Amino acid sequence: MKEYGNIIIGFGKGGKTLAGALASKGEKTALIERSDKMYGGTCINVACIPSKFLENNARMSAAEGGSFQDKADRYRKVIEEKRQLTAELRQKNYNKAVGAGVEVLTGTAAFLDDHRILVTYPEGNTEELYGKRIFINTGGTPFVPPITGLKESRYAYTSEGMMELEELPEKLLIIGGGYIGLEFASYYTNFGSQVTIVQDGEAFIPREDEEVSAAVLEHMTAAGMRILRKAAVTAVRDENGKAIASIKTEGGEEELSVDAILVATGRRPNLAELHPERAGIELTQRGAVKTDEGLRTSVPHIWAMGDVAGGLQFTYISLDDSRIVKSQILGDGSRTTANRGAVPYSVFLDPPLSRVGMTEAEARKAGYEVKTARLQMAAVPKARVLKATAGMMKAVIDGKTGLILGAHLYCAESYEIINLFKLAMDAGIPYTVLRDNIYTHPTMSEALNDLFAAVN
Ligand SMILES: Cc1cc2nc3c(=O)[nH]c(=O)nc-3n(C[C@H](O)[C@H](O)[C@H](O)COP(=O)(O)OP(=O)(O)OC[C@H]3O[C@@H](n4cnc5c(N)ncnc54)[C@H](O)[C@@H]3O)c2cc1C
Ligand SMILES: NC(=O)c1ccc[n+]([C@@H]2O[C@H](COP(=O)([O-])OP(=O)(O)OC[C@H]3O[C@@H](n4cnc5c(N)ncnc54)[C@H](O)[C@@H]3O)[C@@H](O)[C@H]2O)c1
Repeated sequence: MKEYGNIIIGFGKGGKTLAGALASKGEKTALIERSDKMYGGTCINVACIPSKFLENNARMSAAEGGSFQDKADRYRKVIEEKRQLTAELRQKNYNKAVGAGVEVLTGTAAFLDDHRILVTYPEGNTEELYGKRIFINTGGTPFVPPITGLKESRYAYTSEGMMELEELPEKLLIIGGGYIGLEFASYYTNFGSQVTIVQDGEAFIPREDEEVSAAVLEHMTAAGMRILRKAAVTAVRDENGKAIASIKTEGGEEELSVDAILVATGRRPNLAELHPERAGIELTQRGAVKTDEGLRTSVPHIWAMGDVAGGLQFTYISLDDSRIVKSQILGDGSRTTANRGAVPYSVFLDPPLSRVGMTEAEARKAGYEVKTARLQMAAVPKARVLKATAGMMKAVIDGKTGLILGAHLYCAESYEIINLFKLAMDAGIPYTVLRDNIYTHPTMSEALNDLFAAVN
């Protein structure tokens, strides 16, 4: 049986980063990945990078305009270019791991016990490995709700399949109004599809600041997306090259004929083939691997990182998880999930929505003496230059200390500016410093001069 100091299961962001760090220190390290199409993990192959490539190209296509056929031709080319991009990144990731001294094994891993892993290779042969330490980084997998006919429909896709679709759908139905649902609604509207979103809850993006959610809803609706809330797809059937979805809303029932359905109803921890129970690893009630603040599982020599650990599902969280684990194995153990600071995020709509920290309502509920500041983007010179005057910025401030409690940016380039807010919040920099800071001109970040001048 081959023995390793470290076995990492899954080639995700956390896994590959940790594997490289351990191997470059001379530790014998194996990285097991079930598919050669997934070297580098979900993000670069089937998620963030290809979807943001679509996002950027969709906006360019919208600006170019033309007939539906022109748009469909451009879309087909974008899908082809996306494939080239992911193939290049995949190869680069593989080379980087191997170059660092990691042994990459392409097969599916399953626990036999708390130290032994069985790898099943694509040809069907198996191999048993012994790992002194084991790290789980198997990511997430889409949850598909049990809607009659949905799984059987030829026209229903999850995000991965959708990004392989070469024909631009004239009509697209999206089930789920979360990150994936809204992002894809925005991309496909820009590509030229007619998009309908069916969301189960009544409130639109309910975790966001109410004022900002309202601005997003208004803008997406004005851009042509039909957003049905408190609604359900009750059945799907294929008919004459289309999918017919039965939709129930408060107003009644309707049948919608579409060319494609995107199922975007959440992603769950991926433990399907791993058998963590054989190692005595405990799971949470939601089916994620249970960990402590150092990401150690209930078995002390086994850790979990990324989506499988049940935290926020972002690539940079998986990366930060690897820093936390690395800090225990190669460092002083001081970094934990409790001290990684504020976690910002961006939803890549058009314009993008970015957030860090508390909403105004959350801050009030937490007992702060809240001050707020707002700025409409039409007032920002760079927004005029970009012809992107839609949207707003909102900041939530602790009136007693002047510290920033939250920021909610629905505007062009918000995915860049939000990182400034995270830094200021973690460093305890009061809003007045950002208000009086010198920014280059003309930029979107210089809008912070005016945003914070409006604090009341
Ligand atoms: C469409 C979409 C868009 C997204 N956009 C963004 C974005 O813009 N920004 C952002 O930060 N996040 C985004 N995310 C979320 C982000 O992709 C995930 O949070 C991130 O990729 C999770 O990485 P991970 O390290 O947990 O594991 P993953 O990257 O998911 O890697 C897990 C790997 O484990 C392998 N594996 C699973 N089981 C086994 C097994 N038993 N044996 C061997 N190998 C196994 C899998 O094949 C996979 O390669 C997006 C997600 C989706 C679906
Ligand atoms: N920009 C980014 O960082 C980015 C982009 C895409 C995805 N992601 C990550 O991927 C994860 C998964 O995204 P997601 O959009 O699938 O999940 P999500 O949890 O964000 O949203 C799922 C939505 O579907 C709704 N829903 C569930 N079942 C339904 C049903 N039967 N009918 C109608 N609506 C239903 C839920 O109420 C929810 O609003 C996210 O948690 C996010 O962290 C991140």
